[in-house]
Amino acid sequence: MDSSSAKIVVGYALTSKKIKSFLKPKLEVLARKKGIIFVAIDKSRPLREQGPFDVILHKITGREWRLQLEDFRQIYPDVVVLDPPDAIQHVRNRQSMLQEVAKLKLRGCRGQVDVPKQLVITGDPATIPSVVAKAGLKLPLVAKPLVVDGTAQSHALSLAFDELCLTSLSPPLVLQEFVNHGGVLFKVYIVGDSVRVVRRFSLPDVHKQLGNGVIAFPRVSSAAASADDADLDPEVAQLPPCELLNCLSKELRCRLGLRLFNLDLIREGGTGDHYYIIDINYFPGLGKVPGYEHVFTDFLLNLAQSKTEKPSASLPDNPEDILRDEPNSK
Ligand SMILES: Nc1ncnc2c1ncn2[C@@H]1O[C@H](COP(=O)(O)OP(=O)(O)OP(=O)(O)O)[C@@H](O)[C@H]1O
Ligand SMILES: O=P(O)(O)O[C@H]1[C@H](O)[C@H](O)[C@H](OP(=O)(O)O)[C@@H](OP(=O)(O)O)[C@@H]1O
Ligand SMILES: [Mg+2]
Ligand SMILES: [Mg+2]
Repeated sequence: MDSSSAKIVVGYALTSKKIKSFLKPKLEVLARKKGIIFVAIDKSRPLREQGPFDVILHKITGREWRLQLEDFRQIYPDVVVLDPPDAIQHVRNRQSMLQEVAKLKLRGCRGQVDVPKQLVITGDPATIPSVVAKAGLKLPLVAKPLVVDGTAQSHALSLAFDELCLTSLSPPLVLQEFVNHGGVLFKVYIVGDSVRVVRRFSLPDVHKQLGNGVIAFPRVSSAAASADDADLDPEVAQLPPCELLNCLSKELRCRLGLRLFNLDLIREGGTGDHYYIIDINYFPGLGKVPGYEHVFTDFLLNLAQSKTEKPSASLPDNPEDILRDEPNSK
């Protein structure tokens, strides 16, 4: 099938690493069966000379690319850009990414969702202890680079266990209170109006000062290894309630203006119904989610359908289908 006979032509501008992890053969094969083809955008040529595309799927930053996208949208106003660069920019800063969470009104949903207390530090590291004390942040604190730009550096996190060591940190960063959560984190993947939940291993609880100073830690939760089959305390492993995830994803999709993102959700103390969102990621590692190829191709078909039904593809507001990763659902 070529572009002329396809139902949906998706132009993609992704790094080679992302292409390898996302555009797997099982996605492309299923997509073709559904009349969807993926066409690589040649980033060395003007975008306006390529296409036409029904959808542009991208995870490229930079002013030049934004200008190319804007120019293309002038020529093809009906193209769906997944997702709009301004909305992506909003979640590539660890302060602005969580601001919308603080405004959530989860009416009638079981559970409470907050953001850990956090502070943006941009000034002289020597002033950090007094700034933290003044803000009343409780140790230990997770230190995270303020800007998320896809580099390993922007994922270089550390745990600070005492005030004094804070002066060794390198602003600009966010200091976020560490919340004990039973060592399990829920990755809530939102693809249009579908929500997929997986459990991941997380940092262990901190009951006493494990050590003084600042301890850097590796990327614990973005490994593909899901914790779904691990021998976990059932209460800690219990997935958040469906209706909470429904409300959360629907409201955040509208507030963030994104259709392709995930939330890192932790449950305070590992049990109960008080949750914290500690991170939001645009176009995350969907390829790690079992069955993602079905979710993503259905999402693209929904997009195409909503384009024909409405003048411009707005965010779908029909109820989400929660696809849950129950261990026995595999
Ligand atoms: N406030 C917190 N309380 C408890 N644990 C935390 C907190 N913030 C981060 N963590 C732990 O550190 C891990 C990485 O944090 P975070 O997700 O913010 O970093 P990231 O670089 O954006 O990671 P990725 O984008 O790969 O998900 C989390 O998965 C969790 O295990
Ligand atoms: O386990 P997940 O899917 O959350 O891991 C994601 C991670 O959350 C970030 O979205 C990464 O993107 P950057 O923040 O730009 O580094 C993803 O990397 P990518 O190469 O897949 O885009 C991780 O998969
Ligand atoms: Mg994260
Ligand atoms: Mg992240």
